[in-house]
Amino acid sequence: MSDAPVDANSTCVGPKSEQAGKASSCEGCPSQLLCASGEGRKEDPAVNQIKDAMRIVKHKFLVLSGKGGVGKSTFSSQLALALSLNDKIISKARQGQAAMDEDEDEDMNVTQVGVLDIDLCGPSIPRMFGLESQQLHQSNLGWSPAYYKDNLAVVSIGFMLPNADDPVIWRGPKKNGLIKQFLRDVYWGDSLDYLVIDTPPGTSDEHITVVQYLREADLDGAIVITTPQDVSCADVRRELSFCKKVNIPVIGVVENMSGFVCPNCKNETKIFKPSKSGGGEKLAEQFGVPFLGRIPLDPRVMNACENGKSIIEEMPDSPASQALLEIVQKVKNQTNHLHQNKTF
Ligand SMILES: Nc1ncnc2c1ncn2[C@@H]1O[C@H](COP(=O)(O)OP(=O)(O)OP(=O)(O)O)[C@@H](O)[C@H]1O
Repeated sequence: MSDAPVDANSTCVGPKSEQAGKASSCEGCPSQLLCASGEGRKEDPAVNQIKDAMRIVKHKFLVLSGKGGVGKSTFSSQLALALSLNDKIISKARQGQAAMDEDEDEDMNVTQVGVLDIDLCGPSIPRMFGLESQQLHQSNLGWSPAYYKDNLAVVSIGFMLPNADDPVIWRGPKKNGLIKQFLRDVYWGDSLDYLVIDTPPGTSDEHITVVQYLREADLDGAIVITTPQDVSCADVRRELSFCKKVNIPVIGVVENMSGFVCPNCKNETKIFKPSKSGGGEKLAEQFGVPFLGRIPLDPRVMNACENGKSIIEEMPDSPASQALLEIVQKVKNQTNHLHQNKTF
């Protein structure tokens, strides 16, 4: 796939179209061969089953990154934790204050959040929530997720492995089969406000499968994570091109590990060589998509994640938490906006 930004009009004609796989906009699309073969026109019953299963989910979005190790799973878990906090905790955190116990207990504006980890070969989500020992259970309603707390449910292949370190060495069809089951057969409860889907780095089988199934099921779009270095930004260009090719809206770009904030003196040091391309913000501008913000590198972020904690609750006054609060608000605004202006 070319690195150059694609024409905004160069969008997917849809797998059911007679032009599928043949239109000029199909050139370079990862699904081109599949669409051209006519497979996409064959009715896959799972598409409608997933559409039905996803009716209870108000907002669903993918978290993408071009490279591994840029903080995609960290962001997915911290975003989900932040979305699950009540308004009182959020408003205190905005003032840099931690909430009191009674704030946490208060049963107000409970937002139901789900996290689906489709990074099948490198599932780190169970660890990010401190849920490594959990398992998925079957019930007559479907697969029951593991619960971080009442309003935050998590599903990952990590809960199905006998040992956390067991490798998953699967070819495409097997991965696709499990993703289909996750999307169709998990019982998330009566309703979910947000489903955050953590993906592997790059654009591979997992991405194509999830997009094919969720495109019909009101997928809000994708959040793309990068670090400031040129090498990460180049890969993110491919992610943004992928979104355009498969016709999914980009909710925005997040730049992670943008400078190091010293926990003692609070001074910020740009530890990565400034990007020639201008980093995430320039990239977002180039593609005409929103830039959601920058999260600095902070060792306390890593500690909080390794202990399955929300940075907003643990260290509300930190620049990383304040940046995340801003980003969460923009994600809420963007997803509401995209829903109101749905074009597909
Ligand atoms: N802003 C940050 N400050 C400090 N540490 C961070 C920050 N963001 C991520 N990290 C740390 O960087 C490491 C990699 O993060 P993470 O596992 O989220 O990356 P990833 O992009 O999901 O990687 P992969 O796709 O390979 O699974 C983790 O140890 C995480 O705690």
